[in-house]
Amino acid sequence: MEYVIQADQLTKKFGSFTAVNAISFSVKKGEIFGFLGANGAGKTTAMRMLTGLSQPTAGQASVAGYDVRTQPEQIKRHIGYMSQKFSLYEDLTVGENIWFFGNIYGLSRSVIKSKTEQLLQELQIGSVKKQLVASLPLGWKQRLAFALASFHNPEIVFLDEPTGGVDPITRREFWEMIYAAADRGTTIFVTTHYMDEAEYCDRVSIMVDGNIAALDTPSGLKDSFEARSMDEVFVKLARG
Ligand SMILES: Nc1ncnc2c1ncn2[C@@H]1O[C@H](COP(=O)(O)OP(=O)(O)OP(=O)(O)O)[C@@H](O)[C@H]1O
Repeated sequence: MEYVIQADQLTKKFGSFTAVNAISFSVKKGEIFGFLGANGAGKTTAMRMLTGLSQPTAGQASVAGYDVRTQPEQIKRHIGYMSQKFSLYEDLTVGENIWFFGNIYGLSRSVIKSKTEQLLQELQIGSVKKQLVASLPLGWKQRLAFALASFHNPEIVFLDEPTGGVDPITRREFWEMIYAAADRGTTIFVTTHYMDEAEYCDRVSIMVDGNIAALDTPSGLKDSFEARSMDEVFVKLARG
């Protein structure tokens, strides 16, 4: 079994407050791993450590084979990251955003050009290439942000609440892109508040107050909590 994320007793304290409390888990290559928890449970803090943006206080983790403590720069080159406030430039056109990201990732002009055409075709947004990103519907922006987080073919893509504020059908369209990426072997690590999305994951971990309180497949979790839906699992866990 090839694990692309391994966390061992990973911990983050802010002063005397423990935001992430010695969490341990592994994620397999090509897996869609859901990282759930109520507001303030510690998801973003854990994700920032895994993406090399923040140093752990204790414990360790490896991501794409690199150590989060000593090799954060290598990690950043091997992952994609889509944050809650995704990183598109609203005042640039779709085409300009694609060029901008291609340059950041250090891709050559010819590679950017061919990948741009491919991306516009896949997303079916060729008609808006010259439009400002600000003018696009939110669902389109989210799909573009995901495509750009994956533009350099990273091994793992981290998504922090990628589908906030859109309806279930638009979320479903976004998830079609996630499935396609996972089919190509990309590992997906995704935080979400939406329980329909939790059902789409291969495995789900649920954080409560800095701890991983449960981790299993959606059906395994429903069985062990005698719940009919992930919503019910979540409520039972959050209530303790
Ligand atoms: N830089 C910081 N300094 C002090 N406390 C922090 C800092 N960053 C986060 N925290 C605290 O750590 C806890 C976990 O925050 P975190 O943002 O990781 O939660 P979350 O699960 O991602 O929540 P959300 O769903 O709201 O994004 C919160 O109580 C938060 O106030």
